[in-house]
Amino acid sequence: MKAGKFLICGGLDQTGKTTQTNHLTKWLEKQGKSVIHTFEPGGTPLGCELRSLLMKESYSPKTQWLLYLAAREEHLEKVIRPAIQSGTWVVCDRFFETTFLFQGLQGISEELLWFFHHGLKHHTPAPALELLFTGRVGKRREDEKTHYDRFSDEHRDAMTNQVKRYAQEAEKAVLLEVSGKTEHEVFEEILEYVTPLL
Ligand SMILES: Nc1ncnc2c1ncn2[C@@H]1O[C@H](COP(=O)(O)OP(=O)(O)O)[C@@H](O)[C@H]1O
Ligand SMILES: Cc1cn([C@H]2C[C@H](O)[C@@H](COP(=O)(O)OP(=O)(O)O)O2)c(=O)[nH]c1=O
Repeated sequence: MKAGKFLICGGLDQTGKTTQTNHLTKWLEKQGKSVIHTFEPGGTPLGCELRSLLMKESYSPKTQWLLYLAAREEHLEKVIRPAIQSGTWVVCDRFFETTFLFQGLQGISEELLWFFHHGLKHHTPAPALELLFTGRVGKRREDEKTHYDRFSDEHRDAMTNQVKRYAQEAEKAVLLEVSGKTEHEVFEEILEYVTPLL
């Protein structure tokens, strides 16, 4: 049986990742693919529990990192790897690039981040494509004010630099600047990368 493909959409908050992963999933289904749309942290019962803990409590950067890793391990083991092996395509909203961005900016050394990432790699299917969304779509969300300074302009600049650094290191990564583009325009751009993978 032909293996499925692993497609990741990551990058900054509020760039339309959820919107576009929904479009991409439907489009792949129309092309006759078996496909699952999943997300991190989450995608499994444990992942969802960890997500709700992480969203409501404030843990140290290292604790957060380890919880994201635990969620990922479970996700890989229970969902991603079996799906790919059985010929299903996986569209995943956020993956390791988000750890590199967020936990990297919270002071976890890149050496450590890559080391553990490679440690999980023995059962991580190689991504066929990692789309890294930069810029911003839509208006600021009401709840932005309640998140530390993750939505400040300086923070977004730091994140953008970090995404670019990641793009240089990740083999299948592509930067996708979304500012000023409609949903449709962004999706058309995504299809330019995905269509050759069919
Ligand atoms: N290209 C776009 N232009 C304007 N608004 C958009 C665009 N793409 C998505 N949106 C809207 O912006 C908001 C954030 O999109 P979302 O997909 O949730 O982003 P993310 O998952 O990256 O945080 C949503 O209200 C969505 O409808
Ligand atoms: C997967 C992952 C997520 N996160 C954070 C990034 C986001 O703030 C949060 C997920 O929130 P989510 O609601 O999925 O993102 P968005 O705001 O784009 O809709 O988890 C990490 O810090 N490290 C990780 O490894």
